[in-house]
Amino acid sequence: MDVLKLYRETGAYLEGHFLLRSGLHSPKFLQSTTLMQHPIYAEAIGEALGELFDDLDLDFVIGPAMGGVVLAFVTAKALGVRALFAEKEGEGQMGIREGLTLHPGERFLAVEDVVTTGGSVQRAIRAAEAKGARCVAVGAIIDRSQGVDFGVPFKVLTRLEFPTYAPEDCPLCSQGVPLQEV
Ligand SMILES: O=P(O)(O)OC[C@H]1O[C@H](OP(=O)(O)OP(=O)(O)O)[C@H](O)[C@@H]1O
Ligand SMILES: O=C(O)c1cc(=O)[nH]c(=O)[nH]1
Ligand SMILES: [Mg+2]
Repeated sequence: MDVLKLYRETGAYLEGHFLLRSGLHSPKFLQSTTLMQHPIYAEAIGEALGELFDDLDLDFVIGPAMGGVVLAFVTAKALGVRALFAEKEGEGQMGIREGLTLHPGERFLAVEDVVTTGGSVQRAIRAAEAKGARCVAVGAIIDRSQGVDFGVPFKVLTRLEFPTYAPEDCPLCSQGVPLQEV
């Protein structure tokens, strides 16, 4: 599956000067919400991601909101397991809302639309592990990180080398290009 083509064709591949979740800056941004609003593409992505993990004995898939909600759903549907999500809960934390059931000892796959530092998916993993479940693998549509280690297998549909800059070293800031918060 040519994932980048899908981002491009749906208008989800953005170029400019962006503030990322981690505080880093980048000239590239993949707006997964724009792509995932198309159920036919979302479902195809869930099936492709699910295939990478169909040898695991999973109880559920979880993703960090918002980007991970639809992705967890379509991947879980492809794998025939439950779909959960973790929500932002104040600075640097995520939690699992009342009503989403999760039992100690359950095995889960954590999914993320785009991994830059891996911080967001890591927070979702911690939220589920705090309730006694165990992360056995991590999956993503796009890995644009410099390399992250989750301590479990990490499989993705596409790896991309996109530049990221600390704000103080950002050439786009030096050129006066307006920073976009997306
Ligand atoms: O690997 P990281 O450095 O954590 O960055 C990637 C995260 O940033 C985006 O989420 P964001 O919270 O910005 O938006 P969302 O609520 O639409 O998911 C994206 O969906 C990833 O979750
Ligand atoms: O690092 C991020 O925040 C990020 C990068 C990206 O390409 N897309 C996205 O949704 N978030
Ligand atoms: Mg997100």
